[in-house]
Amino acid sequence: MDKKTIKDIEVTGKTVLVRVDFNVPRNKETGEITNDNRIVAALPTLKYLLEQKPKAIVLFSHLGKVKTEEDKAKNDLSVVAPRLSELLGVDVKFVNCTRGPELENAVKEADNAQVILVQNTRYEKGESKNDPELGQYWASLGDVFVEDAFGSVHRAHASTAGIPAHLPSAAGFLVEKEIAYIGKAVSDPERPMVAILGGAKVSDKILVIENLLKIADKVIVGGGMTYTFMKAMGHEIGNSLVEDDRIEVAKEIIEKGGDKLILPVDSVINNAFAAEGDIKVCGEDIPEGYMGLDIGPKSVENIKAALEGAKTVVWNGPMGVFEMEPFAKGTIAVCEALANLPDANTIIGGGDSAAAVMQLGYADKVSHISTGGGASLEYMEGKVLPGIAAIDDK
Ligand SMILES: Nc1ncnc2c1ncn2[C@@H]1O[C@H](COP(=O)(O)OP(=O)(O)O)[C@@H](O)[C@H]1O
Ligand SMILES: O=C(OP(=O)(O)O)[C@H](O)COP(=O)(O)O
Repeated sequence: MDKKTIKDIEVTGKTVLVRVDFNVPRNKETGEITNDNRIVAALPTLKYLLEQKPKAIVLFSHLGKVKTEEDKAKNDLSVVAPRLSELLGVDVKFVNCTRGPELENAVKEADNAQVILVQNTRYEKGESKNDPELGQYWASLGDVFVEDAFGSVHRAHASTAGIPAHLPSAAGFLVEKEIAYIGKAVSDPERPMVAILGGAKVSDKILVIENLLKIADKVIVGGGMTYTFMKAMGHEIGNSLVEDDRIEVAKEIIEKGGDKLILPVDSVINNAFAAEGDIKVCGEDIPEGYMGLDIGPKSVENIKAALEGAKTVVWNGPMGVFEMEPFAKGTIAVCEALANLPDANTIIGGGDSAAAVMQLGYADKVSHISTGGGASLEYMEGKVLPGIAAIDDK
């Protein structure tokens, strides 16, 4: 990497600001962390920093999408502090605000490598807009900046790109590792190469498909992404997840993709977003009052056939709402199909996709589990990632 890494900077006695990605999957009802992979993935950097004896380590992360007061309550980052403390083996001081005297005093008074976790960066409206004042304010709290939030480096936000504009900055071990692995895997991939896209972040990730069609030999679509395509083709989609302002993009992708693009032909549907109800399989048209929550059995067969003989597979986004058992079959089928490709380089990316593969017991059957979904896809597309671009050159 042509960027400075954590070993290139002096941190002893300093206040080190670290952007981590602790946007962890949680139980929708209880809020409990269901997969701590992203916290575990940050440990090498944090342990290294502790050994260097800085004055303080101040951690910044977002959690979920925050637009309303209700979103704030649902995405309180304090849930991460005890788990981080347990994994890191040191006290973690959680600061329940994102600016002001409480935060400033906590940083000022910190000593002896005290670890401080700041409340969800998205509590600040300026975070996602990369408000220059906010980046400058957060930067004023520290001496150096370490970028280790690989899952968020595709975001030009105040905590990922704003802070490093004002401080000496370096990549952490996670960012370094992810960039090295993914870069190598896609620079000259063994073919056939298949990309699988699913999940719920339709508006973002649908934009990636056009470029993936240029890189991959086949692109498989599933999960919540399905229904924007179905609607674009004129099918009924009931109450399924849809991004109406991406219908035109979907139409273009269908036209350009031709035989390379593999779309579901059936779905597992329910009359509620729940594990119980009137669950059944239907074809391309979904009846009113129902929503598609998993790909159906015919789609699974098509996907298995498309994956046969693949040498490189990149997968982001579960095929259905795998967190609910009746809608996990599509995701399990893809896990199994990848497990049956022992010679292929199989790369899984994204917080929920990683959780799915781990929860379903396939973690040791794939080549690489990346902490970033959107980030790894954009890196594969060859895009400049703002969180990486902001790090000082070597
Ligand atoms: N058909 C669907 N309708 C609604 N949500 C879906 C559907 N299929 C998958 N999902 C949801 O997508 C979420 C993951 O989406 P996303 O954040 O894009 O993936 P990742 O975190 O792996 O990048 C999962 O929580 C899953 O329940
Ligand atoms: O979960 C994340 O991305 P991912 O779902 O693409 O892996 C990152 O934490 C970025 O979150 P965001 O997509 O809300 O900016």
